[in-house]
Amino acid sequence: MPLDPRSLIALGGLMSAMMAVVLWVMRRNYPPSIRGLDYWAASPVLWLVATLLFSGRGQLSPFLTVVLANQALLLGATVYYIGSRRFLGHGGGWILWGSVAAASLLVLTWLTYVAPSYQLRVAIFALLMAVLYGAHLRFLWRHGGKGFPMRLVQVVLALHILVLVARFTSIVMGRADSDAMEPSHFQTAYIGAYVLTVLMLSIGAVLLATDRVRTELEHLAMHDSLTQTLNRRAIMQRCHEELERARRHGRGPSIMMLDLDHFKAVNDTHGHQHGDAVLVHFTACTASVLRSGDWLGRYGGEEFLILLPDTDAAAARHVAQRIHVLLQAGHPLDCQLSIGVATWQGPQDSLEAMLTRADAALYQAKDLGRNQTCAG
Ligand SMILES: Nc1nc2c(ncn2[C@@H]2O[C@H](COP(=O)(O)OP(=O)(O)OP(=O)(O)O)[C@@H](O)[C@H]2O)c(=O)[nH]1
Repeated sequence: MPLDPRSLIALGGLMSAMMAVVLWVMRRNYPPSIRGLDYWAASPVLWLVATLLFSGRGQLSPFLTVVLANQALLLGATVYYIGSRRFLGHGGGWILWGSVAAASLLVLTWLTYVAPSYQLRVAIFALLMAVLYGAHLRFLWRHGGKGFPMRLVQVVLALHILVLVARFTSIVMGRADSDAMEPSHFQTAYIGAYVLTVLMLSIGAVLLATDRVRTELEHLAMHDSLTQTLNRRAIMQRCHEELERARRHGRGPSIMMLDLDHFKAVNDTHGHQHGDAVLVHFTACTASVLRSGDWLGRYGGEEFLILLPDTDAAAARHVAQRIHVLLQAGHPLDCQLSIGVATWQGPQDSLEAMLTRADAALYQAKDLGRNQTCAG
C-alpha cells in the first residue's frame, strides 16, 4: 500500500534528529583516537536539513526544496563516507566527492530552472547516489575487516544501491511517478528505503565506534604501555590457561624469566629515556625470534616472562640462545640479559612451582656472571 511521502519524509527527519543527537554526544565523550565520529555526527544533521527542505515542497522555492534538499542528501552521504575513511585511518575523499557535489548542484539547478525535467533529475540523482554508495561499499569491503558492525553497514549500503538502481530503471522504462509527493509504490519504496538507510547507517556508526572503544580498552587492560607486550596480569592469565591445556593434552610449556643485566647502570649513565628505549628495543628483538603461539609479557620493571607452549627444555634453550645472539648484534640499544628457564614436569606441576624454578635459574645465571641462560 503506498504511503504518504510527506509522512515518510517527516519520519526520516525525526530519525535523523535523534541519531544526530546520539552521534554528537558520542563524539564529545569518546576518545579522540576514534576518528571519523565528527563526520558521522555531521551526516544525520545534513539529512535532517534535507528532510526539512523536502517537506517545504509547494511552500518554499524550488531552489530550496529541490536543488538544496537533494544537495544536502548527497552531502550527508558524502560526509558519512569521509567519516568511514577517517575511521579506518584514510585521508582524502574531499576533492573527488566535493567536485561531484558541485557538479550535481549545477545539473540539478539546470534541470529545475533551465530545462525542467523531474524524471531526468530523479534518474541522474539516483545514479549519483548509487555511485557514491558503491564507492563507499568498495572502500569498506577492501579496508573494513569482518566484524558485525562493518557487515551491517555494508549490507545497508548494498540494499540501498539496489533500491537506487530500481529507481533509475523505473524512470528509464517510463514507469515512474511524475511528482515527488505522489503517494505511489515507487515513492513509498524509495523514501522508505531512505528513512531506513538513515537510521541503519547511524546505528552502524554507533556500533563501529563502540566496538573500536571496546577493542582499545581491552588492549589497554592487557598490555604494557611502554613496550606493548602483555602486562603481568595478562601473561599470568595466559600461563594459567596453558597449564590447564597441558593437563588435558599431556604436553606442557616452558617458561622463561628474563632480566636485563646491570640495567640500573644503563639508566644512571644514559638517563631514564635511554633506558626506556633499550626496553622497547629489547622487546621488539625478542618478539621477532618467537613463534606466533608464544607469549612475551612484562613481569615487572626490567624483568620479562616468555611462555613457550608445548616446548621442551632443549627447544626452550634454543630460543634463549637466539635472544642472546640477537641482542649482541651491535645495535646502539643492545643490552645483555640473563635468562632462567623452567619446563613443565607433568600434571602435578603448578605455575607457582614453575615460576619459582625459573626465578632460581635466573639467579643462578646472574651468579655465574650474567649474559647466559640456566635451567631450573
Ligand atoms: N628506564 C626504565 N627503567 C626501569 C623501568 N622499570 C624499572 N627500571 C629500572 O631498572 C633498574 C633495575 O635495577 P636492579 O634491580 O638493581 O637490576 P640491574 O641493575 O639490572 O642489576 P642486575 O639485574 O643484577 O643485573 C632500576 O634502576 C629501575 O629503576 C622502566 O620502565 N624504564
